[in-house]
Amino acid sequence: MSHPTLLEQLQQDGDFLKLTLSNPNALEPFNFSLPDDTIVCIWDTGVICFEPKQLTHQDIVLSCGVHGNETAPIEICADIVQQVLTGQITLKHRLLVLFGNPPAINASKREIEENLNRLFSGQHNDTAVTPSAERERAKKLEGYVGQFYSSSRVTDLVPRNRCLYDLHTAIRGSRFEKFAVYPFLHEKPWRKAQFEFLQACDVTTVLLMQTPATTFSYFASNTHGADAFTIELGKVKPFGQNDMTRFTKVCTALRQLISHDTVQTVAFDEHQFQLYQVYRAINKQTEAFKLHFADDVENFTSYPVGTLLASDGELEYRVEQPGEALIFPNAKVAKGQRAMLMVVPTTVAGNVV
Ligand SMILES: O=C(O)CCC(=O)N[C@@H](CCC(=O)O)C(=O)O
Ligand SMILES: [Zn+2]
Repeated sequence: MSHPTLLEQLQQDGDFLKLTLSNPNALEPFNFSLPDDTIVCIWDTGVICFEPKQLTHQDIVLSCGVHGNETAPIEICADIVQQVLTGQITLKHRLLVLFGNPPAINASKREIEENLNRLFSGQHNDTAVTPSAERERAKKLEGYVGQFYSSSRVTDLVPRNRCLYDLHTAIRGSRFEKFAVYPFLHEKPWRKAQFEFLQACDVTTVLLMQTPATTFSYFASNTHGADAFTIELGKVKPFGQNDMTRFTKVCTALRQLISHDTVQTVAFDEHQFQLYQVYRAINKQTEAFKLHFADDVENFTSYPVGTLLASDGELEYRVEQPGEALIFPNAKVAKGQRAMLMVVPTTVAGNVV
């Protein structure tokens, strides 16, 4: 017991978020057991791993706070961790919960030095770039996910199901309040069971990516073969201002996921979903990059062909396709980074198992 007071406090109140935010830069690892013999391992600040006593076949990662001001997912994960620690939820599966960027959560900012969600799949190693707290954290988070997926007990059941749900909220409102980004699968089929789980989470709008990315969800999918998603649950709000009733379905589905053999779902029917693919990514090239629509224009808004959407010095970006819709517009990103995606409706076209 290297941290009796921290340990005692955590055992008493189950408030792992409080422990994380009062030690935002690091936390010495420590372990303890719950009354049902689940082993709880704190690996670092914002990193808590649960190993149930019984044999398991699922390795579940829930992450939040990769962007520090996206508070609803942080509250959802903090509640789940607290309920596990206080015995209100009994786990069926192995679980790793990650609070991505604690200093940014404390600062109520998306990022401190740079966007953590652009630094995965080794992007943090770029030696041409000045080191940052986010680069260090991305490297550690990659390590923790790898350690989690590779450390199931030899006696545990195989094959294992690996998943990672990286929970976010978006800067803007959205025509479809909740939506998911399904990382590029390199031509492998999409998974019906995952669409069914998303629907149980109240998420029926899915953006099917067609290229690799440096996001956390693509890293888990591509490096570890996990069913991984970025899930946008609504619009960014400060702590205390989230209408938690908007998250009832996702909270129920996540609780079922970790504590039951199966989640209550309905059979996949593509017609129940709004599926999109990327038509083009618009990257910010100069500091002159400017959006030509208002801040309250929602994600998935479409304009007539020819409408001026953005300019970047001399360059103009206009709507090229009927039905082209904008998503994640942000003029404040660093130069070279994605400032907006233009998406078009698509189908899974039978490539689903
Ligand atoms: O609302 C916005 O502009 C950004 C919301 C957000 O953080 N989205 C993620 C999506 C990640 C992905 O493409 O999988 C991000 O931009 O990192
Ligand atoms: Zn985010």
